[in-house]
Amino acid sequence: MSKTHGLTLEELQELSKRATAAKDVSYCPYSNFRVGCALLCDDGSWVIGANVENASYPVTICAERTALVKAITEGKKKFRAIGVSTDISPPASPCGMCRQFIREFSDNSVPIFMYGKEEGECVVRTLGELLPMSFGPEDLLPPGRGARK
Ligand SMILES: O=c1ccn([C@H]2C[C@H](O)[C@@H](CO)O2)c(=O)[nH]1
Ligand SMILES: [Zn+2]
Repeated sequence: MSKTHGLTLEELQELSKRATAAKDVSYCPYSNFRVGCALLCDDGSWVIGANVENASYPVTICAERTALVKAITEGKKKFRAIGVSTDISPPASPCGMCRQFIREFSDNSVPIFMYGKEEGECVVRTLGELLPMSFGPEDLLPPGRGARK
């Protein structure tokens, strides 16, 4: 797959714009580490999320899982691309818990675009590259069950 992973130039720009803008709705008074996430759903629609922290620190929800939970509960369970934006360079990548959470709803080929502090800075990896030899729904469920079928 080419560098664009099947996204049009317009979709690529939109992914970056939405993931970056999503940082504005981050609730992160404890870490001041803003994370924004944008999902390009397979129906062409978009869902965003941001990290939401808690005084009991481990209760915090990452941006990626916020976005995915919003999408799933809006009936969107398949994704063409995931964008994650942070204010550091090189860009941060999704934590282990988020990688596994994404795995439930994506196969290994889904591209994860990571945006950093510098203008135009972008690192892209597939989920399979970030989470090799992973355990997924098809390992437990008979065909026809689960989100991706
Ligand atoms: O994949 C990740 C990793 C961390 N964070 C958030 C959680 C916390 O609010 C802050 C610092 O870890 O970044 C995310 O949103 N996504
Ligand atoms: Zn995470």
